[in-house]
Amino acid sequence: MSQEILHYPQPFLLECGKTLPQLQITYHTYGTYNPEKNNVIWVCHALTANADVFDWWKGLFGSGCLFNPDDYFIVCANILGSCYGTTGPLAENIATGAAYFQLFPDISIRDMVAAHEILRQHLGIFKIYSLIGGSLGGQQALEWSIQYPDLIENLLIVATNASHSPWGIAFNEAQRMAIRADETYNLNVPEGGRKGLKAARAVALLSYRTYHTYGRTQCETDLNKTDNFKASSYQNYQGDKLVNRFNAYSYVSLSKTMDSHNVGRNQPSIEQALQQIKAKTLVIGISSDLLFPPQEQQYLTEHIPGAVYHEIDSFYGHDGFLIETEKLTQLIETFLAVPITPQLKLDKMISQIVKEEFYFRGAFMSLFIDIEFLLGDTIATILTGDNELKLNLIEFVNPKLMLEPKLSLLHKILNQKYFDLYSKKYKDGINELRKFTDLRNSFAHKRISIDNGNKKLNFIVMDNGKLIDNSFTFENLETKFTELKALLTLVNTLHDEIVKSQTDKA
Ligand SMILES: CC(=O)SCCNC(=O)CCNC(=O)[C@H](O)C(C)(C)COP(=O)(O)OP(=O)(O)OC[C@H]1O[C@@H](n2cnc3c(N)ncnc32)[C@H](O)[C@@H]1OP(=O)(O)O
Ligand SMILES: N[C@@H](CCO)C(=O)O
Repeated sequence: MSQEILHYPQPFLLECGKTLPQLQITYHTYGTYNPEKNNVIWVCHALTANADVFDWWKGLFGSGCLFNPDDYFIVCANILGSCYGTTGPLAENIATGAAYFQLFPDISIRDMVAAHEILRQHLGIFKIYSLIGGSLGGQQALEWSIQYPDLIENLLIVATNASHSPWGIAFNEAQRMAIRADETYNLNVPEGGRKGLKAARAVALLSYRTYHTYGRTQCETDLNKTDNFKASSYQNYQGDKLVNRFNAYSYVSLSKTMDSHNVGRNQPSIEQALQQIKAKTLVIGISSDLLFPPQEQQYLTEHIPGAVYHEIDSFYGHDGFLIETEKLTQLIETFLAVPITPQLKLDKMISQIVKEEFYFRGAFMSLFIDIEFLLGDTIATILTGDNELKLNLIEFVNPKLMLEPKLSLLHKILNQKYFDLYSKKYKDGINELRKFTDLRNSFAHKRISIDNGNKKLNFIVMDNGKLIDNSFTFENLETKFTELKALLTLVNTLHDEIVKSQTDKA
């Protein structure tokens, strides 16, 4: 690991029109480039973290973890406006010779991305294999992927959104009100606003955790207690903990960048901004997130071409994105193992790519998305022989992406009965499928090998004991179609069973 500081001695123009006369960026790197220089993982951190991702995202980052320094060159930069070594409100304002404090100009997520860009160029990085960020980190990752669509191969975003919600802004404003109510904030000294910051963190905690998290960790056993509750002590403790490592001026500045985050700013629309993303995208929501609720990530998934959505069933609320590292590892590892190019996802109905390996696990919704991957590739393989047509159905799950032509192609491939079953489910069913999220993680996965003599395909297929429990060997095209149809029937049967069990439960 190495911590470095990049001094950028030139004026840095901010989105607000003001300029910082120079910039300092503190960053950490771990590991080294591989010879092809295609192993870069770039981490965008959230509100109060720092560049030492191995410290705050343990379990996902570190030796022996998915993102480890033996395999990857990992970069994480402290964000603009923060207080861990990158230019922020406590930096010297050359005009006054003192720190900026409240005079620090308004910054934005786009300014943070511009600072990341300066560092990227300094490091000579031409391709980011995976760009990852949660919360405010995800907001940066999204903006970066929109502005530089060819730079990023995989975009991994967790508990984030396309534009900050009124609810989120209101939470932030309540926190800033607490800070401004502390008169010492106006003293413009490094310790200014500490009491306000403490209260702000306590408010923020309410949006990072849930009723149930407090219920489990702060529950009282003494029936006769009337004061000095654990929950009160917890709020105070957490407030102090932040005050001891952060400052009120950075906090206000960064919380405002979250408020103004909107990928649609100066774009035709939010949707069109998201459609510019070319990276293969994994969007992860946290089921109990009150601050960035899963519907915000579902919205992202609907508008980022080919994006795949998974929801982590977590008890921890928004901060689950920092805590659920085992589940994140599983989802990300699985996702990265599926070699789909952005080109394919975006607009290629006829794919030139035949993939070798697919992994399936996770939510019921993902089952269907993943089955699409399976079928897409299976069909592509089937048609690789005499017929040069290669069809991939990955985009099939996204009705916006040329569904009709795909349906018509599929129609030619499958007989009427299966076509009807299939098309109905995907024409009408995407949102419906999303209701079954509570079935996530109820499926194990299983490896399946398909060998048609010319090509061997290995799959790991969802397996709840019903779906698929044997290996196929395809002798010829006809057998393949038979098996494919059988698979569709199984998928449909499973779907119906789950719908029924949901209806029974309701
Ligand atoms: C320089 C640096 O410090 S690096 C920056 C570190 N932080 C970040 O990067 C931001 C991202 N990380 C986080 O936000 C957090 O660390 C999280 C979300 C991952 C975990 O949050 P935590 O606060 O560790 O967990 P949790 O909410 O369970 O609180 C546990 C803490 O509260 C204390 N606590 C729990 N109940 C009470 C109570 N009733 N009264 C007082 N203290 C309590 C625990 O003793 C524990 O203290 P510790 O942090 O000193 O070990
Ligand atoms: N706990 C995180 C939450 C912000 O999303 C932080 O302090 O950075």
